[in-house]
Amino acid sequence: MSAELETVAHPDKQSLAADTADRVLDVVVAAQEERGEASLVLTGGSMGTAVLAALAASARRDEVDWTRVDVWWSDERFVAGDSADRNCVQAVEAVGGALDLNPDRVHYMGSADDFATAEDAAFDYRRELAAAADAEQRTEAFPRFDLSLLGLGPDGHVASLFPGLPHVHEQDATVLGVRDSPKPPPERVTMTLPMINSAERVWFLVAGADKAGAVAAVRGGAPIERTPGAGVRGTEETLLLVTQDALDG
Ligand SMILES: O=C(O)[C@H](O)[C@@H](O)[C@H](O)[C@H](O)COP(=O)(O)O
Repeated sequence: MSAELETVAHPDKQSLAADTADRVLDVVVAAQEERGEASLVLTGGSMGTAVLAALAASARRDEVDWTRVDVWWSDERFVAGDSADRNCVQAVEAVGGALDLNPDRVHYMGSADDFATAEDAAFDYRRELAAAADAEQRTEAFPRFDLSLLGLGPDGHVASLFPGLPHVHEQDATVLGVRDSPKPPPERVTMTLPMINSAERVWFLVAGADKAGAVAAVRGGAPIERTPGAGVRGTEETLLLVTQDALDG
């Protein structure tokens, strides 16, 4: 099952971040009402971070039992664990301790402190995802994800799946190491499209006129080797949450 792409435009970054934070809260509250748990996949980038900051500042944040939320990442830069380049370090800073997350349920991708190569860190995350899927008695190596937030690069990259690199075609492994990212740092760890697309909802967060080409390519269904973001679909919902200038150019 895969959901058609729907576009929602906002006048500016602030309203995009605030509206997305509200939507995230709606999803998490509904998931917890249904089964007591929720699971989010986070992304890096300025919009992903802005949404986390808006969540942390939201007057509604206590509607959620954050101790019962699993947090994963769709990609990570393979650098030192405390590097400000890490998506998770930026996320922790944006949240600033405002959400009472259970450390056992925050699933960081491995860093260069823990693993010799990005491939080793990818292998470890694959194992962690598979163990979570197993514990949930899922039939595949995909745990349940209520929502995955994703950025979109001006080149059409999504997570660390870059145009012209082979990772976008991976069908078997859920997570891969990347050694030659065109955007620094070169070494990264990334979920693959089958893993990303197993989420019930996938929301792109895209702001700025420099993203208009990538947004048009995603909306127009460009080939994934040129625009990896065009291969992304949630099973129930795929939203392109954008600023108006990212639509207009
Ligand atoms: O790992 C990275 O290099 C970034 O995290 C990158 O993938 C980012 O998510 C997108 O480029 C969107 O970024 P913005 O939201 O800042 O435009």
